Amino acid sequence: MASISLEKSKIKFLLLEGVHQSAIDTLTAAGYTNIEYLKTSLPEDELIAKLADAHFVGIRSRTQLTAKVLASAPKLIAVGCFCIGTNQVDLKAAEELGIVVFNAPYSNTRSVAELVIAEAILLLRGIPEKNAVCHRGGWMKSAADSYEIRGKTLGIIGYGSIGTQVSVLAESLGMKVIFFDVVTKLPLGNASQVRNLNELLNRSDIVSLHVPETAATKMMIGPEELAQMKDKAILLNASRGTVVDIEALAESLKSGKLGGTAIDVFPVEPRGNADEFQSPLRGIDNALLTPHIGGSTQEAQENIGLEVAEKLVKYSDNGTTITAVNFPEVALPAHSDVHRLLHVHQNVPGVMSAINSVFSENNINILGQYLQTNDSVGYVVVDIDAEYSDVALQQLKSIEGTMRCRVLF
Ligand SMILES: NC(=O)c1ccc[n+]([C@@H]2O[C@H](COP(=O)([O-])OP(=O)(O)OC[C@H]3O[C@@H](n4cnc5c(N)ncnc54)[C@H](O)[C@@H]3O)[C@@H](O)[C@H]2O)c1
Ligand SMILES: O=C(O)[C@H](O)COP(=O)(O)O
Repeated sequence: MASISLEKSKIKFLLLEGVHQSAIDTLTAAGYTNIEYLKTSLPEDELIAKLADAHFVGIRSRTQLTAKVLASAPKLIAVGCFCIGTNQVDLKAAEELGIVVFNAPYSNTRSVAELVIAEAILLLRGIPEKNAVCHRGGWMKSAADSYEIRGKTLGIIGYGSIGTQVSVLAESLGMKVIFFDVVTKLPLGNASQVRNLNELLNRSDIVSLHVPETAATKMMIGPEELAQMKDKAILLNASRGTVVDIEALAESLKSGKLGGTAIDVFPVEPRGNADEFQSPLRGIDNALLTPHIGGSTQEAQENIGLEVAEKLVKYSDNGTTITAVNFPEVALPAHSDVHRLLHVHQNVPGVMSAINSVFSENNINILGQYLQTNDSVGYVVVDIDAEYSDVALQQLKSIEGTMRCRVLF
């Protein structure tokens, strides 16, 4: 019988944006040695060239996997986002091409929460400005506009994994916490949910954004929302750069309406550390600017490397798609002594019956079958005896509606 399960050494992983060494260690420990590792993201043309023979790609928030890029990657079966956000991937296009996308939804949340709390303390004391003045040889010893964090109201927009951790840490420091979320959420501690964004903006001394990038969050904080904030309030954004109108924010700081800001994410970010960072916030002393490092701690990056690499290994080794963000989720047992066929198809009438006909017409006994679908994609996994997998694979591949089909043994 022909050998049709791809050898591990031939399965290529392209890892971009300097993902942690733990990812490489996890892949190599699982037998995957064909790894190309780059420290930066790539412009579209170079990315397309590198993806030509890649089966897996690992990225962080910078690499743009557009529909065009994904369509130019004929062998790609899965994307690992070594971060939380998946807005940099065209998830629908990936789904329609049968490409599974994974991320690390929790590993860096504590790191972001700690940074946000630190920024709130520094800004309430005017530290970024005082620090800048000292560096220029000045001396700004004064208690004017300097406050403790205790007793102040923190308004959290987006009460998810990060927002809730910020909430707990803030309360432990004596802050009052209110939050706004499109979903009704169980408040932790003494936090309370407000009915609308304006109420949160009107009542908060510090506003912190923790929403994903979506159509609804784009420019969520613009001139009108900034005007709704208390005079001298502070705005923190460690979510996505598209959420805040950065020009309007610069104006609010220059006019003295806002007391300060800490921004970690920007509408346009440099591709790598060698590129120039440009922003209307440059040169404004009470704007604490960080280069998208909310989740960039050793702890977070090591855990993310392990978590996402494990998900890619599981998908490659046995087909499991649990926690995929764009794909039907199937948890699969080990498949020793059998050949496992993985079939990704358009979820349209007739495909499943065509698949089952392959087995009945060839008199192939099904030893295990697992199926999960969503609106547009069906993912069926079939375990059979080794001797039949060659013929079954060829016939499954020719069924109309087939997107991807492979065998594991
Ligand atoms: N700066 C960094 O390095 C860094 C690190 C990690 C995550 N992030 C960003 O932070 C975001 C939040 O992360 P998370 O893990 O807390 O996500 P999450 O999905 O757990 O929480 C997001 C919350 O926002 C709410 N939400 C969605 N749309 C909303 C809207 N229009 N108005 C109000 N609330 C809305 C959701 O209901 C949810 O409760 C990520 O999507 C990512 O973009 C940035
Ligand atoms: O989505 C995330 O987890 C953060 O934005 C971190 O992205 P990064 O891995 O590019 O630092």
